[in-house]
Amino acid sequence: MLTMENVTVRYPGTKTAALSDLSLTMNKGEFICVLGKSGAGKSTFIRCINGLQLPTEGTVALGDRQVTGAREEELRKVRREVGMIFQHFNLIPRLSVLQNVLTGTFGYRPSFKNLVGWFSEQEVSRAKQVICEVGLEEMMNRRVENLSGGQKQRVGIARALVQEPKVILGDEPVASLDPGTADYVFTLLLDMHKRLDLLTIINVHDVELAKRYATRIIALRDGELIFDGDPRDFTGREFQETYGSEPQQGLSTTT
Ligand SMILES: Nc1ncnc2c1ncn2[C@@H]1O[C@H](COP(=O)(O)OP(=O)(O)OP(=O)(O)O)[C@@H](O)[C@H]1O
Repeated sequence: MLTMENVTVRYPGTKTAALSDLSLTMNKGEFICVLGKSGAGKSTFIRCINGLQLPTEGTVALGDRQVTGAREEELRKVRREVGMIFQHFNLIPRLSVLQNVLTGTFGYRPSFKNLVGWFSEQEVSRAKQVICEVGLEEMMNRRVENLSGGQKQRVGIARALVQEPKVILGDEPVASLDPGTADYVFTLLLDMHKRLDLLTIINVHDVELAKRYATRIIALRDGELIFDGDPRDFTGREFQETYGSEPQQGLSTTT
């Protein structure tokens, strides 16, 4: 469904590649966690998928749509199929939960409608439905600046889901949350993932979370793919190869 072929990314003015010759196929139904230490290339990997970053070499395709080399119109169609969730939520603090979720429909509306801030009844009712699905029905009209981090991320998830994506991308979506809330948000993501039969790809620093929830782990080191497989096979040795150190005590890096 999502294919990367020989993808290399070199940022201008840098000697080493941020991603080196990556070839992967990722399919509907997979819940993929991308691991790697800081600077390994995880964000670059995610950004290549929705066309925010163009590979220096290689191609990315979503189904039969080319992401690399796509014109503006085609790229808009790709982005409509890809919902994005961010570490710092990227919400508009002074707007309500409902208004923030409605901004997720921007990807597929003509721009003049975006400007005048007009939403159809159908769009509003769809937004309300996803807000209920993430358990925020009581907070529909509350400004997001007054929500907790976990609640904000639930708004972020609702905003991604309102566009009815095929793929969910998360760039460190739980890195700003405490462990309990991070776990809750992962459970919610997994629940949506299963119910909507999505392809979900998430960058995460927490190996425990990845092993608990992922169906597949991809590990990067210095832009190279060093592990791609079953989370149960990501053990102490793979941890060391990925992070260059032993797992901390208590980390269950064995099955
Ligand atoms: N815009 C840029 N210009 C130049 N170099 C960049 C740029 N963005 C990222 N890099 C470099 O590319 C490499 C990969 O960065 P990337 O952000 O993809 O890593 P990451 O694994 O997501 O890191 P982190 O976990 O810290 O977010 C790093 O060496 C980084 O310094």
